Amino acid sequence: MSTPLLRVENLTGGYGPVPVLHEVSFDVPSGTIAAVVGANGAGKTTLLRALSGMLPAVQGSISVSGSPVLGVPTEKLVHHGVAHVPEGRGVIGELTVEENLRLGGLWRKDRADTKRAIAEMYEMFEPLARRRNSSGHQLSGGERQMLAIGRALVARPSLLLLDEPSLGLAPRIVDLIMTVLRDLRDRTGLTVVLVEQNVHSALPIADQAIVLALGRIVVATSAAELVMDSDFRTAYLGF
Ligand SMILES: Nc1ncnc2c1ncn2[C@@H]1O[C@H](COP(=O)(O)OP(=O)(O)OP(=O)(O)O)[C@@H](O)[C@H]1O
Repeated sequence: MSTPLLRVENLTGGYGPVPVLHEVSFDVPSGTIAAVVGANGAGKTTLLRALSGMLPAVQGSISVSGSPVLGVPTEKLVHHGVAHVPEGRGVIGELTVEENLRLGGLWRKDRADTKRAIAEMYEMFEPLARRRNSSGHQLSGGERQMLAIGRALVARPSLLLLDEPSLGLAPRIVDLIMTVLRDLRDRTGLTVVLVEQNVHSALPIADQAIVLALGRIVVATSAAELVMDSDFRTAYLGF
């Protein structure tokens, strides 16, 4: 069997002595989307922070393409092909759309490919093309989310970690974002960990669903199966 792009084993930890995550283990095969779902406070954001090197107290192991990355600082994870789009988006308001996108490729040596990647972002996220000279703080919430994702993708990651990209956005923007993620998986083999409360948007594009409750995985199955399982839907997803 081939090495999964992401392997998480026995991840336990949180922000201090009391753990939030308890022995979380799962694999994400290359070129697939894993949706992490669960109620408020289940530990979804905490898991994503652990994966992106932002959780202070964590034990277990995380590997990307077979390389151990637990303890690797966030800014170095980009060299392992990992890009993280945090909740709240992190766009720099003082910079233009174009400048924000360029930031995504700052560390890359291949300038020509960075230029190509930026052009691709304008094609995928058409509203950004119209706003390329606008500053970040002039953007709508949807445009900011597209920009945050676009900036992460300019780095050409193999693994994209997304925290609640649909939060507070209009349905048509959420649809656009989900379509872009699905197309990138299908076209380029991008691997995605998608934390979402909005299961109606996340599960249809996901291959795998990981349901967290009180910091533990209570089910890990194919996304299609989870949608069909009415007991789990009622118990953990509230519909
Ligand atoms: N910075 C922090 N310091 C201490 N505890 C925290 C911190 N952030 C979150 N927690 C706690 O960790 C637990 C899990 O929170 P987390 O934000 O990971 O859940 P979530 O599933 O992402 O929920 P939501 O969908 O509401 O964001 C909660 O009990 C929360 O109070």
